[in-house]
Amino acid sequence: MRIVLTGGGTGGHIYPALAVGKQAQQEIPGTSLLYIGTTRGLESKIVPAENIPFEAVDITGFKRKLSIDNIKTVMRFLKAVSRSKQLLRSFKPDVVIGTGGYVCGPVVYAAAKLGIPTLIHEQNVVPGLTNKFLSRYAGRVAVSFEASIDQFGGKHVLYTGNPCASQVVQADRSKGFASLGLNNDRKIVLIVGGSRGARAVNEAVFDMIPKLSGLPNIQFVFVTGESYYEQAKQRLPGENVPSNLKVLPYIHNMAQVLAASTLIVSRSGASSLAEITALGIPSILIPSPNVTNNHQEPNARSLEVAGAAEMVLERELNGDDLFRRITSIVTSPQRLASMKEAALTLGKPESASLIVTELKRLGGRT
Ligand SMILES: CC(=O)N[C@H]1[C@@H](OP(=O)(O)OP(=O)(O)OC[C@H]2O[C@@H](n3ccc(=O)[nH]c3=O)[C@H](O)[C@@H]2O)O[C@H](CO)[C@@H](O)[C@@H]1O
Repeated sequence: MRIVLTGGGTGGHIYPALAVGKQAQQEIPGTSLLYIGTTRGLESKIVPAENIPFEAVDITGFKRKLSIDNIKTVMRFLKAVSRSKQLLRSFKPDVVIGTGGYVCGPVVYAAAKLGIPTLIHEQNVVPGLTNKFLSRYAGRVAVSFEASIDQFGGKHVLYTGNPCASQVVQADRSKGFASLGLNNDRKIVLIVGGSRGARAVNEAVFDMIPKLSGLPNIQFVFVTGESYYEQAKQRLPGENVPSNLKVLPYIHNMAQVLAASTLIVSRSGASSLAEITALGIPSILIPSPNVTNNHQEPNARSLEVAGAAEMVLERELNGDDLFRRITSIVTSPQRLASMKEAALTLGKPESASLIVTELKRLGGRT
């Protein structure tokens, strides 16, 4: 089967596409993939590193306010549609899957106009602008939360969960420990501000660093985000880094590291939540207030209500409170166990397979 994957900007749109691609390669021998993204998005780095052929179209997002830039964006969209049609005619996919982010717009639209079967995947409780637009043209809409079904009018919508869930449950936790240079018996508290890092989360971590030596048996792994790493190194000269803290710019083997983690402090991007629930990791979630329609808060709320997570709003976040919350969870086996159980009930590890089954159906393989 020949599959075009498209989606991008942030990891939250890219990793679901890659998870579906990998699942298709496992289930359908001889599957060929082509990823279409932009050169500006994280996909231009992440996808080639996975050895998947990558082509780029030039496109930017629409501004929500009326603006002259939007006229330029329309022109760029039309150009990108014609470039997408060229790429699709030459690759001849059986099916195209879009996982959100504005690059999906021209690619999925072009595919629909060429009569190629299409599926879009929505990761968040509240759908993104591009997916809302594309739902009129796509053959199927796969959603990650049951609560989103009605937002797409119901009829060609399928509740699949987020395919990132399927990748992490196959991960080898001992490789996660080994990659961090740690023994398997360590309790890891992983702190990560989404795929690009988060300034506010980082600040709270800087504030609590002097207290970390109070939990000598806990290993803290602090992922700053690539763009904040240099600054973090300046603020944390070697002698100020406690021995139970590792500071990293980005984690490339996240599935393995997650599988090794006891507790995670995280933004509430949709893919992260799918991974956390599939593995049953207790979490402290700090929704980003800088996203469209504040969509990370409903994402986080869905875990909080189930008892799988504590939610801290960014405006209430500080180092003291964060440290107190981490300590109270990580030192209580009962609390860890009940949060784990609650998280697992929300996980959908079969997600990638459900989507591949649908792709086969759309591509006429079943
Ligand atoms: C700021 C922003 O616009 N965030 C959005 C973005 O999330 P963003 O890309 O930040 O976050 P997600 O949580 O959805 O996905 C992050 C992905 O990156 C991976 N990862 C992260 C850090 C790291 O060091 N290594 C690594 O591999 C995670 O395991 C996960 O698979 O898309 C999501 C899906 O539409 C949305 O829900 C988020 O609101």
